Amino acid sequence: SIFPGDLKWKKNDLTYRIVNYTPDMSPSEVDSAIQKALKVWSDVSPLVFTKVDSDDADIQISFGVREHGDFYPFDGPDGQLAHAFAPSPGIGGDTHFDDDETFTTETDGYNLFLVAAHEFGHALGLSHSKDPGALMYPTYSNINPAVFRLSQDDIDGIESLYG
Ligand SMILES: O=C1CC=C(NS(=O)(=O)c2ccc(-c3ccccc3)cc2)CC1=O
Ligand SMILES: [Ca+2]
Ligand SMILES: [Zn+2]
Ligand SMILES: [Zn+2]
Repeated sequence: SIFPGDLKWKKNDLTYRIVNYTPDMSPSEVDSAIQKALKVWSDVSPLVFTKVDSDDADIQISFGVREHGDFYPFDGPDGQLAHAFAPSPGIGGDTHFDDDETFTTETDGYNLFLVAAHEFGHALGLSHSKDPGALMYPTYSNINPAVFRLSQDDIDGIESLYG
């Protein structure tokens, strides 16, 4: 993640906004993948996520390619898939997906739910795990999202930040 550190949100009630949509999936599929990915973390913490359409949302979620408005341009197909900013006012928490990738609801391409769940870990203040079975492990593996579950390492991480 960008600015990995021990930053954390000073509140449990967080808002998110989906700024735009990838053409790879239907808007409702994107909405549910994002909602499911946030639920992964709210299920094991006191965090509550509310979807809003205002531009002062804590977590702004967008799809872009190459230069997309921050100092971390994407790199075309493959390579970087997405990035998220650690908690802080402003760009903190914002999560960007590289739309030169193909995001899917299945295991072909990159599963949006899995990539989003990983990135939201960073948006909440988590850094990478050494546990290969952890969601926060640095490399993507197309686990069947239907059988996905957080590792104890992920749960310990979020609990250490938000109790
Ligand atoms: O912390 C970083 C730095 C490098 C990144 N590379 S990436 O965009 O190719 C990426 C790699 C793995 C994942 C991932 C890991 C585990 C489960 C799901 C996705 C997400 C994005 C993205 C990222 O989150
Ligand atoms: Ca890329
Ligand atoms: Zn970005
Ligand atoms: Zn990561």
